Amino acid sequence: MAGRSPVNLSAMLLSLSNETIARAAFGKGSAQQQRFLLAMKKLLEYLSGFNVVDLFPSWSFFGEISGLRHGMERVHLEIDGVLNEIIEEHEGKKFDGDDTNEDLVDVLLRIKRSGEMDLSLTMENVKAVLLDLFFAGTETSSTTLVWAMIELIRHPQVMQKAQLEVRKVLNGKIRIEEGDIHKLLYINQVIKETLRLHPPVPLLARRLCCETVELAGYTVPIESRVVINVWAMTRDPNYWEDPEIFQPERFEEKAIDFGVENFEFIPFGGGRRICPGISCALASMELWLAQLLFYFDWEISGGRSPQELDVEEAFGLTLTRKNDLCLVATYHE
Ligand code: HEM
Repeated sequence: MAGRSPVNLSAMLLSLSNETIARAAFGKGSAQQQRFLLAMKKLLEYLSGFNVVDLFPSWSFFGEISGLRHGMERVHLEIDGVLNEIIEEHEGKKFDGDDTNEDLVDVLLRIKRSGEMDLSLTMENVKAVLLDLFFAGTETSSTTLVWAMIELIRHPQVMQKAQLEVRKVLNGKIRIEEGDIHKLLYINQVIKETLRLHPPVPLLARRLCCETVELAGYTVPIESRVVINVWAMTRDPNYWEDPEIFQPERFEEKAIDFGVENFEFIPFGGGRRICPGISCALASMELWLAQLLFYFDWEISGGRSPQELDVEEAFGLTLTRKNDLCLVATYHE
């Protein structure tokens, strides 16, 4: 990775995030993992692309003639086939009462077999949980880290402070361990500030209003579909001082309990559908960012100034940067 030519950080971080979730879901060395990730990539391309039928539902014939529907069905069959093979691989595994090496598929199959839940788990449920995890847990984390690196490059004094922190905490060690992560207070603030300015899920999944309510002088009738605009809330000057400025120190004094209090800051959503992956997401992002900052110094290629790094957004499944982020890494001795 080190050297003077730029590395595509967007691609690398997405691949890291995919591999991490795949390892947790399928275990180490699943033969089908790469096939699954490839098929998911194709599916995400279909889902995040522009589809005219979303705007004009009565034009459903367009999906047929454009080949979109056929393409999506093909990918769906491919994913279903790979998942069947992965599940088959797992069904033959033996644990001898030791469940410490179980991956998510093992756990779901164990619950399914035991019938210990009030609702019985079907094979379709198992596959749906796995897909849900990949949709929700991969691009969200990698996108956040890409934005964090962009903001760090654009704010060299923040980059310097974060690098100093991790290098000081490691104090001569060459590998970051789990215990070190809790000491990286500033890196934690950098991630929170990134989530504030660049929430990867800017609009939460729609909620259906259960009863008519009066809110800020408006009547929201029962059964209205309500969209929560996280992006606007995290830039609201009523709650944030200088909201457009990237300033991790604002979280120094502000303890955040995601989705329970601090409703001005809900990048992980809230209520019953709150993100169940918060701890996993924060721990992974802190570790990955700490590693990027500990081992390497970063700069833009071509001698451009940090302010020239564009922050143009593209909206797909998450709010990503429009262009891939490519930076030059220099190994830090
Ligand atoms: C920066 C990282 C992440 C962000 C910002 C994020 C954000 C969100 C948001 C906003 C929701 C919807 C909540 C709502 O509507 O109230 C959600 C749901 C979810 N997230 Fe995350 N997430 C992240 C990482 C992860 C990770 C790493 C995992 C898994 C390990 C994960 C698993 C899920 C799942 C399973 C759902 C539920 C979907 C459902 O209700 O069907 N997320 N996430």
